[in-house]
Amino acid sequence: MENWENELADAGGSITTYSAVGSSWDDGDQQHKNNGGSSWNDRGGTFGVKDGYKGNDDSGNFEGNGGSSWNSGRGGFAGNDGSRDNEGRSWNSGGGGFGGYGRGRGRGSMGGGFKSSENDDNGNSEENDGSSWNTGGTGFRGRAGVRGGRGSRGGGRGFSSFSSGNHDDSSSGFGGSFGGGRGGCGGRGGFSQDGYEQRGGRRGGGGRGGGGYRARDEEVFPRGPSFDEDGEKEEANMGPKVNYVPPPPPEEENSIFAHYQTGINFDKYDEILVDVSGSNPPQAITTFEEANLCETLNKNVSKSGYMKPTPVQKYGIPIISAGRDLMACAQTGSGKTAAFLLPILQQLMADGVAASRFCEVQEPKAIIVAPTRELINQIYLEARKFAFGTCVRPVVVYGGISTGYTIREVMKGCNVLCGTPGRLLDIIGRGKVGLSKLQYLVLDEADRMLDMGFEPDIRRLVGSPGMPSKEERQTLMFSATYPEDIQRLAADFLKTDYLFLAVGQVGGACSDVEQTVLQVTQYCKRDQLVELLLKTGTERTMVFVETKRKADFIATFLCQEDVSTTSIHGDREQREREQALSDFRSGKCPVLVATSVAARGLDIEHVQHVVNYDLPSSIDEYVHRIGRTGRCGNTGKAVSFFDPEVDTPLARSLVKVLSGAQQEVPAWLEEVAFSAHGTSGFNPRGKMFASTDTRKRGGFFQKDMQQPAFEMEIEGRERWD
Ligand SMILES: Nc1ncnc2c1ncn2[C@@H]1O[C@H](COP(=O)(O)OP(=O)(O)OP(=O)(O)O)[C@@H](O)[C@H]1O
Repeated sequence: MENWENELADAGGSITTYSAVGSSWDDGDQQHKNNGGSSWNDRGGTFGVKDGYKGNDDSGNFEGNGGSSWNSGRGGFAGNDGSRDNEGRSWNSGGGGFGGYGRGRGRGSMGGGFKSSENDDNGNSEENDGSSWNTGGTGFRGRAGVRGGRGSRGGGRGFSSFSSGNHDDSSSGFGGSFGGGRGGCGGRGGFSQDGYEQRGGRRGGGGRGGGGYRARDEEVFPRGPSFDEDGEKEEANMGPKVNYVPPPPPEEENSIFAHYQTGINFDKYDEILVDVSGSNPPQAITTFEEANLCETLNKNVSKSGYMKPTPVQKYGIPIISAGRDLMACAQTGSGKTAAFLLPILQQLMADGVAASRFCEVQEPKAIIVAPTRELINQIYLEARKFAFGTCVRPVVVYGGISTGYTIREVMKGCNVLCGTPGRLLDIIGRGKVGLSKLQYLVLDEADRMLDMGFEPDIRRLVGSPGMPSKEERQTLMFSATYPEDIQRLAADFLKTDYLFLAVGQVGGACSDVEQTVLQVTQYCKRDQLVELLLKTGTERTMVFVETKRKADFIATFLCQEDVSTTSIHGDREQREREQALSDFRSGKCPVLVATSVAARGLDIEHVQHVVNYDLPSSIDEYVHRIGRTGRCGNTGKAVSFFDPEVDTPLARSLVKVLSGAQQEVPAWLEEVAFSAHGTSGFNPRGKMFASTDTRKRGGFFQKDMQQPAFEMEIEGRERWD
């Protein structure tokens, strides 16, 4: 029995929001229960995201409430019996309802109660986590349950904002929670927009109506609709405007060109098999000199510590320079960013492009899109580094920071616009950015950008007024993973003669990462983690969990165990996210607990370990997560906790990835994988991954014919699921 009535102190000083007041957990039977309507965050009886510890547990059973006060004394959070929020699943599946949430008109939901979505195939717990409030259409609709209703204090729109997996501004998401007045929400405003509810309500967004919390230092957003980086649309006039202005990027040359050393396996990149498919691919280069970069670019390349190109650069640079569309796949940490930045910047330099602040509408030549704020910011910094000393001006736009600031930055001159989809659409919609001069559209983490979470936004982007057609622009896609269905979809955005570049096995894990899979039960994960971290000491470690609440919980727990830890997830304010990354980068907090928001693209020096405390729901996500270590020829280690109760659907894909990266496959895992086949017969979570350019095959069956029996079954089953 473990009681969490104590204050969960901010042990490391870096996690300022972790404090549990009054929440009580009964750990004895591993069914952490919210005791009889006890107040989760009692400090004022209303929603206090900052004050309330985001209660959860690591058993996956009934994971708290994200800091909001579910029941501050009224109504009663009824029926948590059997509720289970592991991986975003039903909050109250056992019946009963969320009786009397808040006050006012909320009524208990019927029957199935808050049945949330399943995780999506991509394991996007960020979305899942937040979307869990009204998805399958079971229970919790409109009026029932959570509709805050007029005048309900705190039950209104903001609640929905939070619940809907708000990715834009956690502050704005929660902001509404405080609003009295008309918030309301749930229902239509929040969850049915654009018909996305069938995807698990990811698109929630704010509800309708006025009211809304106005924080001390925030203004109410004057217009809309706006979008956040994860493609979530928010209603106008709803949320508070975020006025966070990030620290300026470094100005000193040393900081701009700071880089880490390539590792002992860097030269082994040359041994990786490369396959370019499509007609008339240009000759690969072997040195940067052959890339014919202008002098300044060449200098910047060498100041960055790049002595020779990686395979994706050797092949990618000439393809892009030749004006071809490209879908490129190369393992994590192998230099994809420079592969697209260098040829684009070279062309802009050759065209004599120069930024001008004297234009009412900025017309960038290139737009680069990535799925998360931190990643797009990183790409922007890379672009800024390579463009150093030139007249080309990259600008970055993403959610969570002041829109006014963003616009001012854009209006200073913008040749290369880096952005998350939501903010890009927003800024284009405001008429500040024109697209008629666009030459390059780059989708980094392209498979993510085209999965169902982002695809509508990407379609909106390419359909924006003035956007050159795919015949008139050059479209470039990069990722380490490309599920076959996404490859097919991607073809919609590319010219028919696009080239497909595969460095190594498409979707394969980086072989410089030593992968270990440990069979565990949920209940021993915490102990296992502590044991592991005792061994890793101060070496930088990223610990991935499936939900935002669990990220808070584990981070707090580790702090209590005297492990300097910080966390990053979509419910943290942008300034907190940036602080967390900065503390992790600097080593102040050598452990970073993260959701999948940090799985892709982040390039952080000295990350020696990745721990999958929870395995992700898709194998691609696994590949990206473990790719935070073992970058650029350095070695790294990944340890994954495999709980057969939950992770069995991933077993077969995991076996495939392990063997593809020449890793030892534990016998028990093989057994689980095979028996999973015999029992469940499908792999809903282990989305299939392609082994090459899908155009090479007539279809899945044809591919299956060429594969060993084991793989055939994986692909076949996954395909049909
Ligand atoms: N030719 C090179 N020589 C030395 N270092 C390089 C070279 N190319 C890239 N790097 C460095 O390697 C690291 C990884 O590069 P990058 O972030 O572009 O990888 P990536 O392939 O995009 O990874 P991910 O799939 O995780 O997004 C960066 O620190 C980058 O500066």
